[in-house]
Amino acid sequence: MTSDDHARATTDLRDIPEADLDQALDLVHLAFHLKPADKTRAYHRRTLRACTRIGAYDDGRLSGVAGAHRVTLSVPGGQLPCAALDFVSVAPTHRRRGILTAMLDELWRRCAAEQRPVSCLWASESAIYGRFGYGAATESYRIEIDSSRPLALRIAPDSRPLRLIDPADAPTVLAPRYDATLPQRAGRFLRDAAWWREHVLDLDGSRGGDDRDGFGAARVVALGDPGGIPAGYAVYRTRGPGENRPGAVLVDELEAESAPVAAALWSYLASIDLTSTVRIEARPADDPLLHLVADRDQVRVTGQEPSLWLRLVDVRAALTARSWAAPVDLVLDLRDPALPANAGRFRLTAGPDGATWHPTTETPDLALDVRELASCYLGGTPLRHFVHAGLVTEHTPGAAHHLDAALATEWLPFTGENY
Ligand SMILES: CC(=O)SCCNC(=O)CCNC(=O)[C@H](O)C(C)(C)COP(=O)(O)OP(=O)(O)OC[C@H]1O[C@@H](n2cnc3c(N)ncnc32)[C@H](O)[C@@H]1OP(=O)(O)O
Repeated sequence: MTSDDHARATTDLRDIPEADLDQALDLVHLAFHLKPADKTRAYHRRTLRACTRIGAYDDGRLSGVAGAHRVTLSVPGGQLPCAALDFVSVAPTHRRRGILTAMLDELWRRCAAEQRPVSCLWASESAIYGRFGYGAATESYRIEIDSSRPLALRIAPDSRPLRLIDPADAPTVLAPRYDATLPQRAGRFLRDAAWWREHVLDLDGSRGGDDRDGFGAARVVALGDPGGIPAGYAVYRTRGPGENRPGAVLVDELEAESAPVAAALWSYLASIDLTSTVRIEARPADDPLLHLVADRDQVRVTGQEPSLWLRLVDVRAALTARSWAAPVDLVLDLRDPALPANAGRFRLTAGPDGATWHPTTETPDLALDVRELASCYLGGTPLRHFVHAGLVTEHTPGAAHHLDAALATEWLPFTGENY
């Protein structure tokens, strides 16, 4: 028996009971090289406790942990129950023996039982999850504004007054504006008050938000009539000038109902005294900011990377749940080695009235992997980019173009925050 065979024989997959939560966290912190402060550990414990928790046990000790938040994800034209994978950790003594593979198989079984057609994650390394059928489905830009001078704009900003909001009140005040973005932007999570407090505002600083690289606690600014739904808002943190570093503003989130409102908020952020740069870690690639500034040199895209990875666990349920921008009628030959129930030849007939996905023996127009379908599902990457990259085969010329027109969305999908 090899050591790998031994590992497989002694690995036992089951729910992690509450009694093992601390052992599970120890393994997570070991795998991620973390030494969290007490309040951050308590936060991790709270969030892992609320997850579906799958443990790989070897002789009664945890050698693998996977958690999945039960979330709802915005998709074009709707929302879907989704298993948001997190805390994935395998002991360094047990790596590369199939423990992650086994935990994912188990997770997808749970997805089927709980009628969650999709699963998502933020990857610690981009090389890990493609083989499991996860495709990068949203992208984000890192942006920096040179605010050593006033932000020059090509449009007139909304002139209504801005007001600072007590972060404790922010979940109630801001939620309607955020919720209004969900039908426009796929790839976003539905939030309850706890999500706002912990993931967005980090009110008690347990995620390190009040000490991130010297930045302070979250500040919230809103525009619009007090008492109504704000026309826009920004959640941001500031850092005064220090030795060898300029004062800076770090923007966590900015939502606006129109370009003039966005212009007013960006101008405000770029005008805060004792700061000369505005950093934004994640913005959509189609952010109007990039166009409404008069001097594009003042606003630089400093990074671009995949954010949310998506897995279509039940392809039929996922495809028939989203809306379609144009009619399409194609036969797809779909590969899905990890979940063979999805694989085969299917006719996709979709349009403004919905979609059907039926098995067929007809000649395929396109042959693709479920990973690429996931990358296109939210309307992010066009399928023809994968044709150009040699990853999708177009048997019928123009088929990818037709599917892209049907999958297209007005706004690109975007996932601003991790969970
Ligand atoms: C959603 C999240 O939580 S992301 C966080 C992921 N976790 C981490 O990064 C923490 C540190 N790393 C780990 O704990 C582990 O190495 C894991 C979880 C990444 C992988 O767990 P393992 O049990 O070793 O994976 P498993 O043995 O099932 O690997 C399956 C396949 O994926 C490949 N693989 C696994 N990890 C990686 C990686 N980091 N990079 C590239 N390939 C990888 C394996 O080589 C294997 O390929 P093969 O089938 O061709 O042989």
